[in-house]
Amino acid sequence: MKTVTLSRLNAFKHAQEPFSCLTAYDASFAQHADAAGIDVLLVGDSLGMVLQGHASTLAVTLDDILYHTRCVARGKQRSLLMVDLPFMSNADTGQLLRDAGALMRAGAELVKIEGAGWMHDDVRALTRRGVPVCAHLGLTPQSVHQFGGYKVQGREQDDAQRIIDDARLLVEAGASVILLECVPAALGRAVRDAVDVPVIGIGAGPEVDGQILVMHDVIGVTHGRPPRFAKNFLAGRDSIQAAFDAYRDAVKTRQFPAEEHCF
Ligand SMILES: Nc1nc(=O)c2c([nH]1)NC[C@@H]1CN(c3ccc(C(=O)N[C@@H](CCC(=O)O)C(=O)O)cc3)CN21
Ligand SMILES: CC(C)C(=O)C(=O)O
Ligand SMILES: [Mg+2]
Repeated sequence: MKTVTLSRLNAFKHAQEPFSCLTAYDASFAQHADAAGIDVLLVGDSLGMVLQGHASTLAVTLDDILYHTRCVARGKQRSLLMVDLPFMSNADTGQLLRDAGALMRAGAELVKIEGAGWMHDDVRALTRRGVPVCAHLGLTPQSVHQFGGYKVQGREQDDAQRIIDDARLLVEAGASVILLECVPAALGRAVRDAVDVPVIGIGAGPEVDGQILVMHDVIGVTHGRPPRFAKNFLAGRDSIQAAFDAYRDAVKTRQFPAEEHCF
């Protein structure tokens, strides 16, 4: 199977063919997700919650992310490897560039950064130096204490408009992908239509270009209550491979997300 590149994700957007993404934290699961035809693997800072047992992603360090990136990079073959910049990597531009450099050397092909329109200079600094960027908007879990919990974002008209404007601004600054988390489905569609780069959604409704979920939610081993937008694809199936295959198929055929997974 062909290697997944950014231009392939763009082609999916323009062909209106949804693509699938999944978090991965080690070589074995990465290999299974890759074999299932998952297009993008994310070494997410969600590892602080699903692997380490924290209540948020804030405790995750650059070294934690580097370790898991190296593990996943060894397991995957064709999927595009996206990696989260951890909390406070963007304390200043020097730190951001050094952290992103370390992630790229560990095997990242695209780095994801949480924030909003204010980070356009950071996005520009990275992209000018050859680091492709995914800008994560909407519910950005590194800001959980500012939000006061993991809450749906962009419900009010002005908040929704700000998210659309931020997406446009960050694409102008060089972002190659937008990731939109936990927003009303109508806002997912509006962002998809507002920018000419792929928009990946998680809890952002069916009308975005790609879908992503946390692997532990997909196989039903999350400790605590999984988010409303998640689905256990291992239920009624007999292997991890079958669950990953079913997730990919459900995204490709637009059976996932269904009404009950949307806001
Ligand atoms: N297992 C897991 N799945 C995830 O999707 C995930 C993580 N962990 N850790 C990092 C972030 C945190 N995320 C979360 C966590 C909880 C909700 C949640 O419970 N949201 C409420 C919405 C409440 C409202 O209506 O405002 C929900 O009911 O889904 C959402 C995103 C997404 N990410
Ligand atoms: C929830 C996804 C998008 C993420 O950022 C993560 O897994 O860390
Ligand atoms: Mg993350």
